[in-house]
Amino acid sequence: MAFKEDSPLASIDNNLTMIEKVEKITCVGAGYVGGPTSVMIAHKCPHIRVTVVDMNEEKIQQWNSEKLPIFEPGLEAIVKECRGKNLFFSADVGKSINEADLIFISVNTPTKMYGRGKGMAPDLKYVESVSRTIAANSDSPKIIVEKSTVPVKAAQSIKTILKEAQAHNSSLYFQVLSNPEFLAEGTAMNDLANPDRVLIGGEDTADGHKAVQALVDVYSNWVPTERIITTNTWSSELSKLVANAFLAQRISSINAVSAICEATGADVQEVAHAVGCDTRIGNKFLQASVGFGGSCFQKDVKSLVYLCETYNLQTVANYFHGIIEINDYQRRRFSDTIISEMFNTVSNKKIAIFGFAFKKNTADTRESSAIHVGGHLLEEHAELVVYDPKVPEEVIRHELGLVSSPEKVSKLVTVASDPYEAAKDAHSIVILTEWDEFKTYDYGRIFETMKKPASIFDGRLILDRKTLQTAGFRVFTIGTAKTQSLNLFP
Ligand SMILES: NC(=O)C1=CN([C@@H]2O[C@H](COP(=O)(O)OP(=O)(O)OC[C@H]3O[C@@H](n4cnc5c(N)ncnc54)[C@H](O)[C@@H]3O)[C@@H](O)[C@H]2O)C=CC1
Ligand SMILES: O=C(O)[C@H]1O[C@H](OP(=O)(O)OP(=O)(O)OC[C@H]2O[C@@H](n3ccc(=O)[nH]c3=O)[C@H](O)[C@@H]2O)[C@H](O)[C@@H](O)[C@@H]1O
Repeated sequence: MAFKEDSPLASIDNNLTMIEKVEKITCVGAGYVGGPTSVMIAHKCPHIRVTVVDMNEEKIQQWNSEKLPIFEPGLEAIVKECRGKNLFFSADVGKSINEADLIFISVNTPTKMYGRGKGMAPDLKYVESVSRTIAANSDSPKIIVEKSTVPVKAAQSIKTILKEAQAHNSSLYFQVLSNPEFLAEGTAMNDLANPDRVLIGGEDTADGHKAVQALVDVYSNWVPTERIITTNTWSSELSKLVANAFLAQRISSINAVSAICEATGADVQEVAHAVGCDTRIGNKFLQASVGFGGSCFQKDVKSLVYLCETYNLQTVANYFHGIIEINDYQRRRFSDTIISEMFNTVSNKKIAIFGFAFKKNTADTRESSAIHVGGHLLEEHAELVVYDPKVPEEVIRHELGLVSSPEKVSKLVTVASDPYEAAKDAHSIVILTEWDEFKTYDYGRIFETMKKPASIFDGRLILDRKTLQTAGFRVFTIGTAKTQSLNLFP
């Protein structure tokens, strides 16, 4: 185990023995991370009793029902296998906290929308609230694991709150670890079963090492030890923000290149392939798109920018902020292309939106580019007919209502349950999520039912341009020259 000399957290003197073997785990937060992570631990560690708790009782009821609150390929089968044996979902947060040897804090850390750091800093009120709930409900020593994505030094705040409880109750003893999660939605179960790495940060003291080892032992049930990295707490916290910034940066880089391709006649997929073949660069995360979405890339890059600003590293902050600027630019650029290629007006024109989730194989719409592009088109009074195989109608209406207005949404937005129905009488189709089923449709049949000239705007580069052109479509894709431009007001 490689620890740096400096201990990042002041050790708490206590004669109690540190937990060395974990038998009961409680995960606070039954969301996209807490749910699947706990399910995987229960599946791989039948000797550990795992309880997932949440203050949202309805969510807990769903976890205990036939219809789980999140869609994730492979999740349902494992839940059915483990639930009621060594996997439990409960709304009794306090009781489950007290029973546990190890507690994951896996609550949301959204961008703060008020006060200091508004629009940039992560809101840590949920993490703090869990820390206080742990302090108020514990009677025995515990390892507390920060699973939520947090800024560097968040563990210090958790520790300070717990230390206060410890000072008033001699049966308490806490060690705080950082164990960020790297799973991606849509592939969560596979990512959890075969992670590139598991990262655990802890304090450089004898008890800190013991706590780290106890968590290493949990993961070692299925993760090869060479893939379990241990660091100091601050390196672990920072690595999570940096990993997301690097991933988002690659997407913004290729999206910036897509703008050059459209201007010059180069093809972004050919460029991505040629560049990605260099093993130093690698070919993953070079798929040009209408911009990245999801609950984390934007929030975590902003969190990193805010952290840099807090430490007066303004040039570094500006560098990372460019990732967000390019993402916003890409979404707006795509909407502008739709409007200009539809003869500079989309007012009262029916546009079929294929895909509303932020990526395929998930029903999650948080920060989905579809919300932003949809919002831009509603500003121009377009009539949207949205089809997504997984996202419920009320979610689509709610999200679009936030970027335009509920009145506009009820007047201009229809949600279709069938893609052929969605495209009927539309002037254009806009692809915003890369669902595999979009590649399988009979576009010849779809074309026949649309208003002419009929256009397709492929924001995900998933459709075959030649097939569509043969069917009669005008085709516009990200990162290829606009050969059919009819822009009247350039
Ligand atoms: N969604 C993702 O794919 C990934 C998310 N993360 C990070 O994991 C953390 C959690 O993210 P998600 O699971 O997506 O969030 P989520 O919003 O899906 O779930 C968080 C849950 O925490 C519950 N909660 C909040 N405060 C609570 C409290 N005081 N007591 C009990 N329950 C409470 C909420 O009711 C909610 O169900 C975030 O920090 C996120 O950045 C990290 C890797 C991947
Ligand atoms: O911290 C998190 O929340 C997670 O964020 C991302 O996972 P996720 O957002 O679920 O999904 P990604 O596959 O990373 O996709 C994010 C967005 O980027 C887009 N994307 C991805 C890859 C690409 O080449 N191009 C591209 O536009 C996707 O369509 C999607 O909108 C990271 O991949 C995870 O490692 C991380 O744990």
